[in-house]
Amino acid sequence: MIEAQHLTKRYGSVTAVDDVSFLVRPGQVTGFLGPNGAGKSTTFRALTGLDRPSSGRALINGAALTDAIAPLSEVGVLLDAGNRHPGRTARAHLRALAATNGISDRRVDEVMELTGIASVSARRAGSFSLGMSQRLGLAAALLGDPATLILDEPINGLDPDGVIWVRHLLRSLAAEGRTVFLSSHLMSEMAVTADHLIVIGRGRILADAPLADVLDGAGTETVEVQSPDADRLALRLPGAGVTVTSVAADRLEVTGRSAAEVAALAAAEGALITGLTTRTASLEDAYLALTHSSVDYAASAAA
Ligand SMILES: Nc1ncnc2c1ncn2[C@@H]1O[C@H](COP(=O)(O)OP(=O)(O)OP(=O)(O)O)[C@@H](O)[C@H]1O
Repeated sequence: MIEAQHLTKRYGSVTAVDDVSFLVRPGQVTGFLGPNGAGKSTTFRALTGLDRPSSGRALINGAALTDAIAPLSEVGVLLDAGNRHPGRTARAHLRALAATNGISDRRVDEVMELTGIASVSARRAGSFSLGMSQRLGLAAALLGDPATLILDEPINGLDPDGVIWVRHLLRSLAAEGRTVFLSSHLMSEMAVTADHLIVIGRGRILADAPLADVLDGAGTETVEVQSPDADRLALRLPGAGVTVTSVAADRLEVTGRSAAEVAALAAAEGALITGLTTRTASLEDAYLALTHSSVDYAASAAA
């Protein structure tokens, strides 16, 4: 269980995290989303004891991590995949971490197997690709078999096989009852990995809800209609809360009516339908709607 209680972090005049409170529950994957500079890494650093909050509290399993005796067994952390001695081999890096936390060499071998880096364990970490570094970072996070995982952009740099592997790994860790909290800018991946989402913008929580609710909040389903009688149909479809947009001579986009209603109205009108599809709002749509006013670094339309 991870808990932020009125967490605030200021850097000089910048308030990176502004009175943030949330609970990340065990047994599910919770995604932490937000635009660049929103405060995700700062929140992670406060939770993992790397930064001291200006005010409020950041708790792992009810206590500040700085008070933990064996932090690697309390929480597995991946904050910066490049954060290791480049001259050390992967195995030496993990063994050094394990030794300082009373973890056996056998566990080092286990996590290298689990993360698919056993065959490169004797290679220097400095020669690792971004994807291999991410796997090494995940291996380090898993060393202490922790009940809680905090992972900043764990998918970043992984190839499609790696992305799917991380998805299954995180889902199985959550299914074992662990608390899994991760950030990512890849909405399509979050949509299939996370059960719950916390969205932050300019240091404030914009949403804290199950994935399904965030998607529902994006609202509308759009029904795309293809018909040689689109003009006639466009006159028949309107009603309270209904929008009808003509996108081509033979195509309409309709919100506020289901595909079945559109089909029934077309039949009553004697209009031929040659295509009828329903498009639901994606997580990307929902995310953009939630964060559009909190984006710090937006390119101009011309750019
Ligand atoms: N050490 C620091 N000193 C000064 N300002 C900082 C420091 N760390 C972060 N900030 C500022 O705090 C704000 C939040 O940054 P943070 O790195 O937490 O965002 P983020 O959501 O992780 O962004 P990204 O998605 O780009 O990684 C930004 O305005 C950033 O410039």
